[in-house]
Amino acid sequence: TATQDDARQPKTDEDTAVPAATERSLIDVNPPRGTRDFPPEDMRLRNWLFRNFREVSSLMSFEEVDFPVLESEALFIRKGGEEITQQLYNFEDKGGRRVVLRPEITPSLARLVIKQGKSASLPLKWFTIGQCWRYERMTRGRRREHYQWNMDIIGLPKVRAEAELIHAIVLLFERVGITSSEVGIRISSRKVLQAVLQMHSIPEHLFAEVCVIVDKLGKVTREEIEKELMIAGVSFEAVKGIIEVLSIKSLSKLEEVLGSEGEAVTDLKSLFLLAEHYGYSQWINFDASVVRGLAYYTGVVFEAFDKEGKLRAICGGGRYDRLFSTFGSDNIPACGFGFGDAVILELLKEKGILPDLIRHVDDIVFPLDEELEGPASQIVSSLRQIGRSVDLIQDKRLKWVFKHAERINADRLILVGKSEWQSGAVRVKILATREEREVKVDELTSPS
Ligand SMILES: OCc1cccc(Br)n1
Repeated sequence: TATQDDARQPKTDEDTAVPAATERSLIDVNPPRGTRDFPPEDMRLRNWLFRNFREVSSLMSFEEVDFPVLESEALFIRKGGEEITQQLYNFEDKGGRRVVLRPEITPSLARLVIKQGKSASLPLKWFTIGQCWRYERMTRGRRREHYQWNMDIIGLPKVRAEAELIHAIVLLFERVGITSSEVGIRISSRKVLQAVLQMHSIPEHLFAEVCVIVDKLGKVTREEIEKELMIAGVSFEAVKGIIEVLSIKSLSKLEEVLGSEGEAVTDLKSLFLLAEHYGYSQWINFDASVVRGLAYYTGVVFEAFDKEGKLRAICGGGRYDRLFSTFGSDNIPACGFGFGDAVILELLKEKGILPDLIRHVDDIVFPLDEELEGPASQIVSSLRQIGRSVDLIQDKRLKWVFKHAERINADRLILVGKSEWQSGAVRVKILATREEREVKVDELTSPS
């Protein structure tokens, strides 16, 4: 209960009414098609997710890096017909340069590693969280932008790098409350497909294109896949061989078909053994149908998915041991993953485990009188100096201020009133205990 009635009644609505409607045409207040605004509640959720991305990256001793969203189009021109390069958000800038809003992070990361040359001592463990774009015909009403957490290990040729990356994904899921009964990580290697193509004498140069086609398994009909493979120049027998091998779901069966000596089998057996040592075996399973849709993957590939199969892949990645040489650099083995900001939140929402992210402020300061605005600002400044967050309220009724204090979970409500101020004091209400008392101003900043 306030000791003083609020002497500063804000003007009535009539006094502050907006001028009579004139011929005003409202701008389109929506963001561009396929893009999102992040009002405070959504931004709190995004910051919570990104904080978890960062904390896992830090747990794994990864260094943060960043790149421009705008990149040269040349960085993303690749053969292989990937969806990602057919949906480039590309344009010509005022200098006549062909540029894009980047559709992914990895090529920028490779560019920076090459640019740094010898000054980048390998192996590098880098992460970033960045917005990525695609220009998709809005027929499907899908988003044109999302944020991706990327983790990459550059310079380690062995699958112990992939094992680390998968650990990062598992740690993230555990932090946000997802269990291995709800989400799994499918793992395979493109060396499986490579072995099958070699068995059928399919030329190497078709490898990337075949992978991109086969990645559509489960998204388009099997007949469509077979047709596209045949058009790409894969023989009928090879198509059958590919489809047959891709249906293998156990490493022992794969070993029967491919033998024990090939890199596909030895890599995967090493990876699954490491997984046991990490203690995350319950999260992963071998699935030969996993190829991922990026042309530059060359080895182990993996993707996380909800076991109810309602959503698109939560994250995905793999080894890309030839990307650097395609940029004209000495070759550097590397692997990484991308983890989008949208599907994971859809999953948490669907599971009913989105975090309850409340607002909070340490203090609210409210001058009860216009002539007390100076003293109020003096108090606000001293509180902020010692690191207390303060919401200074102006032009509001006291009733509104009390409600606001509850709404933003303030610890203290500090009312600056004339009579108290004359004796160098203010009224303080402790929201948690409802206790209200007069406090000397210099006591406000003392550790209570
Ligand atoms: O993961 C594919 C992708 C790339 C850029 C933007 C969006 Br939305 N999605």
